Amino acid sequence: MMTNLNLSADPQGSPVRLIDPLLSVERLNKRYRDGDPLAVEDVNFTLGNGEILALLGPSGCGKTTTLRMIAGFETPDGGEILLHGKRVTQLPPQQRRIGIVFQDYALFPHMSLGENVAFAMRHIAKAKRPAKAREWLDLVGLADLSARMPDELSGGQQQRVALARTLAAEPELVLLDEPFSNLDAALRESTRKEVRRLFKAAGTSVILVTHDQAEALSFADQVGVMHSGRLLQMDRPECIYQTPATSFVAEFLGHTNLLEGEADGEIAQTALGPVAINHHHQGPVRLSLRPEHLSLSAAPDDHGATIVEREFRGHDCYYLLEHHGQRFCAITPSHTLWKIGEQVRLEPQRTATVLRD
Ligand SMILES: Nc1ncnc2c1ncn2[C@@H]1O[C@H](COP(=O)(O)OP(=O)(O)OP(=O)(O)O)[C@@H](O)[C@H]1O
Repeated sequence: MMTNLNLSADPQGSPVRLIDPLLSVERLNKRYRDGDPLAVEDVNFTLGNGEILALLGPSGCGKTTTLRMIAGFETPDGGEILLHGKRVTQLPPQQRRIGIVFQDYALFPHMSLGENVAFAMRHIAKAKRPAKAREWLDLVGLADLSARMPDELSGGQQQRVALARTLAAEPELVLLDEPFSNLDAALRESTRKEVRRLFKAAGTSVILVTHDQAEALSFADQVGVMHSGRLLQMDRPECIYQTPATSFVAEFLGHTNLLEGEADGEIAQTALGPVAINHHHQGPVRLSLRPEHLSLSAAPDDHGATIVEREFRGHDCYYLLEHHGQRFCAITPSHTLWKIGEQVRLEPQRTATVLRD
């Protein structure tokens, strides 16, 4: 079989990906009402078999609308959705073989866990469903509770049943809309790990919608950052974090220093002195430099940066510094600690990323 060459969605032009896409989203547009701004504008991306994508962005940026169009609950005003290269844009949800897990789990309250899961298995003979349901519940570690009712479970357990029910339908693609947000912090992390393991074991493709950057970076193979209806950048977690395309992406993914500079080739002059940059460039540039890429050392004289705030965080320490009237943040290992008011030398240890805007 021939493998298609698919360009990823990164408008910056990220590398060519050799993946036969399960899902292609092409120039998707949605406006809910005349006069409203576009809720989703010109969104393009592809998703490979078994790949996990996180759509990340602030409230109202169009994540859920994108997901609902892929599921078939909303009709796009423009663009196409393709599954295995076949257009499904106008197909009703039940004809798309897509599973969906919402924030509120939506288990049937009058059915036991086993019945909830068996309900999803319309593709299997009725007599075989209870045993198969037990297998799916076993996979999420809840087979022993198969006879229980949903209201006899914790939030995390209900979430796992909802996932077992979704997996039981054997969808090719699962859409998760903030599925962990009702769980407390500790349970959220463990459930997330477990769920990722389950999807990877089943080879299921997944799109997760979240506004939590740590969740997106740890759960997904690809992260797409959305803002005002547009997909600004999509790339592997480590790439999107290390080389954000815009200042919005840089700031949404964590603390960063935005620096103005004057580039001459691979070096830019900035308020921190000369800084190596990741693109050959001439003229004015805006740069992103992560706080963990700055080092602090003893200043030989009084010309260093001044520490104005310090937040001890156990394994590391977050500092806010002032240098020539500008503020910078730095995160350094906590084996060496600096005091508020101390003068230090502030030096970039890694190349800064040139931003598009
Ligand atoms: N049914 C609707 N009718 C009218 N406008 C809507 C509707 N649903 C969403 N919108 C608008 O579309 C835009 C995108 O909303 P959407 O729910 O997709 O964002 P989101 O990124 O998922 O936000 P959140 O994280 O808060 O769920 C918002 O401006 C929202 O107000």
